[in-house]
Amino acid sequence: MTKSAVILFNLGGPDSLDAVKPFLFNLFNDKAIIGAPQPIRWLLAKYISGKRAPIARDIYGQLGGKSPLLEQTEDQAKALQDLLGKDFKVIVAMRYWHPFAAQALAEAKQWGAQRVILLPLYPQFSTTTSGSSLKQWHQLAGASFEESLTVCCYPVQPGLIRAMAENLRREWDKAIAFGTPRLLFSAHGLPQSIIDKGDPYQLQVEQTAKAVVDELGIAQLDWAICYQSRVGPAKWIGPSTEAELERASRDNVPVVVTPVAFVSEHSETLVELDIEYRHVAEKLGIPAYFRAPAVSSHPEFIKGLAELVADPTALRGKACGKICCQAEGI
Ligand SMILES: C=CC1=C(C)c2cc3[nH]c(cc4nc(cc5[nH]c(cc1n2)c(C)c5CCC(=O)O)C(CCC(=O)O)=C4C)c(C)c3C=C
Ligand SMILES: [Fe+2]
Ligand SMILES: [Fe+2]
Repeated sequence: MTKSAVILFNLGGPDSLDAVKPFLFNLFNDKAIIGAPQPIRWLLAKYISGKRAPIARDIYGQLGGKSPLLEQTEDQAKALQDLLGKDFKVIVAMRYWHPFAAQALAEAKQWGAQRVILLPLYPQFSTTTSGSSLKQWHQLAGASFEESLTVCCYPVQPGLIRAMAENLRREWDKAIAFGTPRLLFSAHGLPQSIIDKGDPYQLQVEQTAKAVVDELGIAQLDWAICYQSRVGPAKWIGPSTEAELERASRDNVPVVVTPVAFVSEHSETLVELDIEYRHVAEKLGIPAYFRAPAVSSHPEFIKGLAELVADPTALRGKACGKICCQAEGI
């Protein structure tokens, strides 16, 4: 049997408060995030990471001084490994903090992988996330393996959709006691300029939300998509999650917020959604605020990932109009 390494890509997060600034530097020094040529990008990254570090340290301080993202991703890796069995080895590769892709590559080689399956833990493709991780992997790995297959995106993968719908349904059932709830699909935002260059992320976020709504099958469901986590002064895609909370306040409806582009719990869910936006909702007098958990290691989601590993190209071009499938190196 062919030995296959499954590389799970994610963003990475600081493992201590001292790691916050270098983690942010790595993020802002990525050409996929700031397109300027070197050495301008390096200087910008130094400046922006220095300015952002105190804010980010405060965020990670509220999480006990580190990001839970790696632990969560390792749990997902273990659950997937258990489903796949001994002919597969699931390895985590983070983009901006340890374990980096170089370490994952060394592990895959040491295990004797003949084939690699590249599986970003981002259901929707963006050049800033999956695109950046895949590009770096190809630069590092070259032709190290006999075969390399990429799952570029899976915005409507049935296991993902079922897991999201199930998590949402539980919160919806609680919220209904406060009126007719509005579902808010809150996705990480992106600068408008990146979408204007053809990034399929926003389109795929819309596909995920629509598929979850269909799966829920609630008559006359009130739902909307919004975007959180804006960084910097440039124009980002909208509406913002704050703007949607203001609209819910005006309409006097309870809200159920769900992450739609994050598949694990971390600063953007545990601090931004659970603390900051909850506080905004309370101040605005919204009747009730519920938050559906991320899919994390939900068995349906992990089963969905295993299906993608079994047939990595099954969804190619179906959801993304081939934009991400044709991205460099895929
Ligand atoms: C300024 C540029 C950023 C872009 C573009 C961006 C896109 C993007 N990010 C995620 C997922 C995650 N981002 C996370 C943290 C995070 N993201 C940015 C900036 C951009 N992200 C920063 C500066 C940070 C650090 C935290 C902060 O300072 O607010 C995380 C969480 C990491 C953790 O907590 O461990 C995730 C996950 C997506 C999906 C995305 C575009 C599609
Ligand atoms: Fe794709
Ligand atoms: Fe981000």
